[in-house]
Amino acid sequence: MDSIISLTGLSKSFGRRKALNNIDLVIGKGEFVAIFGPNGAGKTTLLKIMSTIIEPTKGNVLINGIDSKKDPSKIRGMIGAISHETYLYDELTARENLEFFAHMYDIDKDHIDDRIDDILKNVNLFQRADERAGSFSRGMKQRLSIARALLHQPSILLMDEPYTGLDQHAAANFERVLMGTGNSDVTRIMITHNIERAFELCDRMLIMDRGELRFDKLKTDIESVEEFKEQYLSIVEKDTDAEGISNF
Ligand SMILES: Nc1ncnc2c1ncn2[C@@H]1O[C@H](COP(=O)(O)OP(=O)(O)OP(=O)(O)O)[C@@H](O)[C@H]1O
Repeated sequence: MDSIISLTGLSKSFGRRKALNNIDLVIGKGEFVAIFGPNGAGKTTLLKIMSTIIEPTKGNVLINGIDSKKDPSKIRGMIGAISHETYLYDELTARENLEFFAHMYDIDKDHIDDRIDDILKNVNLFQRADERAGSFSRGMKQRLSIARALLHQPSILLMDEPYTGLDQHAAANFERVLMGTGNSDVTRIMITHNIERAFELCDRMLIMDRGELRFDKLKTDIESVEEFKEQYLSIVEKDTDAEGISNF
């Protein structure tokens, strides 16, 4: 399998706090990877470095062969990011929000309207397209931000707790959209505390703790979700300061 993301000797410090410590990680094209770990483990920091929002203190990031230090804007064009921050403009309608991002991503003008209609239908917001995003519920905003992230058909999807704010129906719909992206070799990386759902969807499971990658296995090499949960607890329980254990 060709690699699409390659991280070498990656460390990140915020002042004296070490958020990431010497991470090496290679992700293959088309893989669907889940990242778990307690609060403060460094998961979001890792994703932000991959998406070039922040720079590492040490180490190298290659995305599709491009060095993130040399051409971060080219990398941004390949990435769709979903997080608990929706990055939407409240005063614009759903459609206007997507039009704004479509121009930013340089989507072919002749196809913008069709693409926006399709993606709004996909996230069940087509009927609400002309209402202001500011008037949407949290879950609707999250659905619009999923549409924004997928609009330019990115080859890499980085998702930081994408289920935030979604009700059961919207979560199921999100998963349908997410699995639909798999046809086109999209590489997907998802931070979540939802072990059951991730175990169902993903190909590879990572556990981070205190800035280090502590577990990395293909799902086919893990016997069951119960075995994975035991592994998770045996890694994070040793860490008496683990804040995320209550999320488990
Ligand atoms: N901008 C920042 N300034 C200072 N410290 C930061 C900053 N961003 C992250 N950190 C610190 O880096 C460490 C890792 O944070 P990070 O957000 O990556 O953890 P996480 O695993 O995503 O946690 P969570 O599950 O709570 O989202 C934490 O100790 C955090 O306080």
